[in-house]
Amino acid sequence: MFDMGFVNLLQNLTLIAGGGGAATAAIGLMATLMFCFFSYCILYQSRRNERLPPGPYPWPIIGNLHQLRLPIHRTLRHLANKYGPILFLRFGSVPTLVVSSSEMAKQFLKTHDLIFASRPPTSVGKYFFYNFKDIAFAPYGDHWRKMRKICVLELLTAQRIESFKHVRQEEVSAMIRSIWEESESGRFAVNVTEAIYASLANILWRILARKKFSDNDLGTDGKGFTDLVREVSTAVGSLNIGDFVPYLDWLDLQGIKRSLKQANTRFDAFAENMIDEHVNARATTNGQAEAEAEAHVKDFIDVLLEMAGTDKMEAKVKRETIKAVTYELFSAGMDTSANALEWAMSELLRHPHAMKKLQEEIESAVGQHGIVKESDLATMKYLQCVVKETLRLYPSLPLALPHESVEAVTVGGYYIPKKTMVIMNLWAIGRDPDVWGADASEFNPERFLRVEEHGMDLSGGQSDFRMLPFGAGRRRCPGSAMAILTVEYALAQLLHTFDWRVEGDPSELDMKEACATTMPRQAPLFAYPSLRRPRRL
Ligand code: HEM
Repeated sequence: MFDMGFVNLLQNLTLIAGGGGAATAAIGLMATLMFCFFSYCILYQSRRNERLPPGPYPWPIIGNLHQLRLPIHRTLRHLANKYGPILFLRFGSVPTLVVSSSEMAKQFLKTHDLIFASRPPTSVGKYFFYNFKDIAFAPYGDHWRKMRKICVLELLTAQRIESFKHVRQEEVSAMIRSIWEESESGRFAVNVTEAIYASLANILWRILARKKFSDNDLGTDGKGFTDLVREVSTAVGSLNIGDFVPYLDWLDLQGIKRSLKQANTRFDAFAENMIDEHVNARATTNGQAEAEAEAHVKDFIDVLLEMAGTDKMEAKVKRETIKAVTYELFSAGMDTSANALEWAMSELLRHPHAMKKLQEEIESAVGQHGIVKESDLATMKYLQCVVKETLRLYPSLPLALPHESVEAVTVGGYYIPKKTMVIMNLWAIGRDPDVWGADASEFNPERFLRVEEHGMDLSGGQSDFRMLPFGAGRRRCPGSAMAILTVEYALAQLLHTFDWRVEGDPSELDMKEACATTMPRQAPLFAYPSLRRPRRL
């Protein structure tokens, strides 16, 4: 976690120098730091005449890293309030731009989308995603284009999402039953966060690999998939100093590279088995007819294997790509949607009138004893408002994923150098009072009942930039349709089956966010369920 200010960084350096290698290490470090300092002075001098966007003065070597405090999206908004919606910082030696208004986001993600469609080279891409074999952290280029195309045209199509309807139904029903059992028929508060994560993990694994996995499948160290996703997400959100101060990379000061490599080793063994099982199953499938009969239930790994079979890539690369993309779709699909659900539940618990209004809407759509079907969701306008309002206030990736400029460009009258890292503060954009009014930070789903807001396209299809929970432009989230469907459906079932309450005053519910790449609740959500109608679960 990057809570380390400059003081902590210095402490780390002293510790390393004082250990085994003592004097030699200390001299080496001093030489490195001096070298960095002079390089920085030369670089800064040469840039001072160009009109860079405003920002606080950077320190030598570390730039503005010492100013970052957790949660980073809040610190960056604070700085943006002082310097403006396009704010220039230096993360070590990396020029960094923070975009905090919808107007400016449009400039970067629409007007100049192509220039900012790349990603900076981060340690997570290198050490966890097999040297950038994934989609999200891959730089703009042939690999990204090819994998993104497969993702959009083969994996996340409306037809394929629809073909997994039964999976969502079965797993959400199983979650409802487990909540009721765990609460011992409503006598105890249940860990809603845990139930949501477990259910989404099951949904995602069944879509990706046709079966569910237990945490033991990942190893015997007691750490499961949720721990793995949290570990990687935290490592990414921690900002590895070595990514920004290359001279210090070898020291791995925060232990991030080590933890990413360990996480990769754990996932790799599991993924190898999973792919072997698929390869063997495909080999034993006799004849075209059987394969065709099964075509409608192909899981994502089948599709990726099929694509790899028609591809000229070298065998090893193919396998690494399948592993990287599988993990990415699992974590992107599970973590983000789970965050949205736990925040929606938290806000509804704090706003009982909104919960009741939503329950009434669901009931009038499906009847008192009916079960929510995905086809009912289109008629539930208030449900859609609640999900939009949740994503506005709690975008699952508050800072999106970093973009990088592939060439120098002038935006809004400011010079943006080539290889500038661009951070979109989606959290600040969704809470901008100039766009959303004085109550921008309040949970008020009714604001989306107005025709203009209700029709808002959240998918980042470039028509509306007032809130961007899925980003926009070439790098926008390809999973938005699946995410919205899953979140709306699970939320409707949770509220149609149960009334919910928390211990004590609901307005006092702890709403602090944890700090990773995604934005989960800091403390898990506990609540008491009670059955709304006597029914068989
Ligand atoms: C509520 C749920 C979700 C939210 C809020 C969300 C949000 C985002 C955001 C903000 C980005 C980065 C956009 C940018 O860099 O400008 C992103 C990228 C991505 N998301 Fe999602 N996402 C969600 C669910 C999903 C799901 C269900 C999947 C697939 C199973 C998915 C797959 C991806 C991928 C592959 C990328 C990388 C795109 C690229 O770099 O080309 N996401 N998402």
